Amino acid sequence: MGSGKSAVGRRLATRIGLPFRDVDADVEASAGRTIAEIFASDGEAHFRDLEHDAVARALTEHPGVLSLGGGAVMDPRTQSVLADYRADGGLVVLLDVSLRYAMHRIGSAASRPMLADDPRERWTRILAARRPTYERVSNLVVDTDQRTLGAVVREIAARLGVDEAASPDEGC
Ligand SMILES: Nc1ncnc2c1ncn2[C@@H]1O[C@H](COP(=O)(O)OP(=O)(O)OP(=O)(O)O)[C@@H](O)[C@H]1O
Ligand SMILES: O=C(O)C1=C[C@@H](O)[C@@H](O)[C@H](O)C1
Ligand SMILES: [Mg+2]
Repeated sequence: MGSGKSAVGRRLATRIGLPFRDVDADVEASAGRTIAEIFASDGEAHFRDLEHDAVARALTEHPGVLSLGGGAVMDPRTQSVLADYRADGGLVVLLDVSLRYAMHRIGSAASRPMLADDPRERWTRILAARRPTYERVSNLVVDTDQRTLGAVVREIAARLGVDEAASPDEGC
């Protein structure tokens, strides 16, 4: 949370000329409720089911950049569809961020139920538990601390082999 998945994903998609999709937004659109409302009324397990369905659907029908929710890859079914995606040549990017930068970017944790009560403590504990899985499911790790959105996007675009000359800097 706060690594820049949504912001980087959107800019990367613009840069490489492909559509962008965000799993958190897909879940909210199909449920007609915010993530915070889904957690409050139906609980995390129900949210995780909706989230897995949204990832699986997007990976089959969406041809561009996909931003996953921060906990999506903890579902073994999602790990499996991502393994297939990588085996087909897909790039799965882990955006790395430290607590300090994440807290600065997140600002209010009101819309992030996983961080309720004590965002710093929760974020640290969640990341420690998830980190091995994040590393296992990704095939590119990009450090985002002290780097602009533009710099992060450029590193991923370079890995994708996007021609710098054909993709003018977005000035970020
Ligand atoms: N490298 C960066 N430099 C400066 N600001 C950044 C950077 N990456 C992200 N941000 C900003 O931090 C905020 C949070 O980013 P974003 O919403 O993309 O995070 P996220 O990983 O999608 O979080 P979540 O898991 O909660 O969906 C946004 O305002 C975004 O513009
Ligand atoms: O890290 C998490 O578990 C979450 C991250 C967000 O992207 C949302 O998917 C939701 O708030 C849960
Ligand atoms: Mg996001």
